[in-house]
Amino acid sequence: MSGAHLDEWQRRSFDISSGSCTPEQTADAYRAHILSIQYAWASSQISQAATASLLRTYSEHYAAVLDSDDPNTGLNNYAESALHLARSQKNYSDKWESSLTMKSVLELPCVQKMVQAQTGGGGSLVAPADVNLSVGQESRGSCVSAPFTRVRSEAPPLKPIGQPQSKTEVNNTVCNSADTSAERPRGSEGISGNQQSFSRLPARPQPLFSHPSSVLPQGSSGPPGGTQNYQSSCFLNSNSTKRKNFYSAERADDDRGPHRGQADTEPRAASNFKTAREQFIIDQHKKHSHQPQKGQAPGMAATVKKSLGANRPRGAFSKFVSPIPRQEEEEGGASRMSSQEPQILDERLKNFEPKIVELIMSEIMDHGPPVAWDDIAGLEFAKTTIKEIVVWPMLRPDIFTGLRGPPKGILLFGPPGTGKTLIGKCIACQSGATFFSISASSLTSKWVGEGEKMVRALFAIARCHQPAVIFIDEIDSLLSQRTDGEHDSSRRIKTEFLVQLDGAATAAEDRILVVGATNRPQEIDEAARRRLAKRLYIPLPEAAARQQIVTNLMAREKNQLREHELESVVAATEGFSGADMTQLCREAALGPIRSIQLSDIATITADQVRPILYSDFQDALKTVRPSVSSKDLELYEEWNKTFGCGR
Ligand SMILES: Nc1ncnc2c1ncn2[C@@H]1O[C@H](COP(=O)(O)OP(=O)(O)OP(=O)(O)O)[C@@H](O)[C@H]1O
Ligand SMILES: [Mg+2]
Repeated sequence: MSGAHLDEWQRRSFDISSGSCTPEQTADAYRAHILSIQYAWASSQISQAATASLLRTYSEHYAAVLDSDDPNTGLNNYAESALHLARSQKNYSDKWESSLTMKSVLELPCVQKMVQAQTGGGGSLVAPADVNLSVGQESRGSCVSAPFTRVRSEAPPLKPIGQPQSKTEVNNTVCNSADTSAERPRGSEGISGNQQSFSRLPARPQPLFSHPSSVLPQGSSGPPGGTQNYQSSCFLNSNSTKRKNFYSAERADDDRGPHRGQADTEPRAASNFKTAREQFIIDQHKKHSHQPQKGQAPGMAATVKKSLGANRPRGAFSKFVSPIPRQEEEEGGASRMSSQEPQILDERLKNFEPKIVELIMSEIMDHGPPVAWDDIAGLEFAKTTIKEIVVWPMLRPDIFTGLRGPPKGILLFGPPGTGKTLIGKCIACQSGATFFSISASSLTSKWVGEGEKMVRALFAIARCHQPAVIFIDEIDSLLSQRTDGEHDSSRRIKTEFLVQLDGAATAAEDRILVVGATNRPQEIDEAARRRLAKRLYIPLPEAAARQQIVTNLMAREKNQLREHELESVVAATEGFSGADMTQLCREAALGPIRSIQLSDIATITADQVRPILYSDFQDALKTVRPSVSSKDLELYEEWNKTFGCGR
């Protein structure tokens, strides 16, 4: 062994152990060590046992540098790098340029010497059995030689393991394996190449050892302790582009069955035992070579897992992902939000919050089932008046002007269940106007604090959609007498409403009609009462109306109710509201069902259900009672006499 070689070896060892090296330099140095050992062994300069021992030691050192979480001593401490790599972006590792370039290696004097010796048919330049000799004068990558470059372009077909080969061929092939590997994975396929090469060496004892990170066949005569990592350094992939090409080639090579099969099966033949880590690497390699991830070079995932710790649990050095969206995300989100916000086209609505406008448009504008005037039984006076006030002025606004101009507010009052809301729905369908239906209680409760804004917006939108009808059910809760203990928000809503009503009343050109309905007219504020100029009493249905309700409802059902039986029902329902009559009919309709035997209820067809009979009404009358008391009725009639506009 020459003194120069020994010096170089010692210098490197000192550099590594001195702590003055960067992780990249340390890794580089370890790789150089490994390559030197590999080359020395391939050149029969050191014994197999020595090779195995040295390779194991340096492979472990090298893996430790790669895997270290310490940013001062390892390369694998940035979760961010792994993430970047996964996104196919340049990362810390990519920026790192290895000094093992083809040019620098070929220029090394010792390499030059070896090239000359090789081409000149000379023997080895170094004495055998001394591992340090392989290091010689070169600084890195001693496995590379000139023949490598020649062979590269004319790579001979790989021969089966064990086939004899000349010494020259061996030397070429050693590097050829590196060359091949430059287009092959540094995993099993690269190993396959190496294995192929080393298999041509003179017979060597086996097995050597199995390095944890190695998938090299243990029983083969390939380089002992070959690792994925150090092999890659032998491939002269000195920049990221080359490395990527290499990774890409790995996948392509995966499909070359014979080589892969060889690499996979041989170690098992030699030894079935594998460490968990070893097995994991093999599994990962197989998995990812078949499932390349999007935006990632095929076969790369396994390597990434190994060398960059992409799959490691988050530690102190892992990148923190803030739960708070970043600015650009926020901006993106905001733009998405704004794109979802309703577009307000009308200039008059620009001062209103888009959300409120949207709410009114979607929730308050009525989209219920159509109701015809004939669906409302009785109430002829109210219907005629409403047609006069609502329908005709809408149809002929030119005639209904000046004193003939319609009132801006109507109040429908009367006992519960007499059809006030039904009339509101009928107006919505029949007037041809834009219909806004709102429950006063929802104004005061649902939009607490926003109520007056809602009222203002409501009238503004109605002005934009003229002719318009604003129907306010349960208007008493909105316009009840103002009291001292009243909540501020409801007082503000009420005031706003009166202001808007006034505006609607005074602006002659506006065709906005406010229809209020209440069953508690006594509670309505006098100011509001004045503004709802047309106050129509909606009384309990008279006999004719009750008969019409029963007839209308029975027309849709199978029944055998005769004329006189119907009259008897009508006579028996004095004081019933329209809602009570509807409830009576529903109850009677259940009579035929109740007469069915329980055992038949599952199998009986609709046709077999008997028709509704008078007896069913008689039974129903026993349970359905009028909901409006005569005392309450007196109050309504009294109020109607005082404030109503009826006859
Ligand atoms: N005149 C009517 N003609 C036909 N059906 C009626 C009539 N009056 C009431 N009804 C029936 O009663 C149901 C309830 O009517 P509606 O909701 O209009 O009562 P209301 O006067 O608004 O009661 P409330 O004062 O309690 O709100 C209606 O769905 C309808 O089935
Ligand atoms: Mg109602």
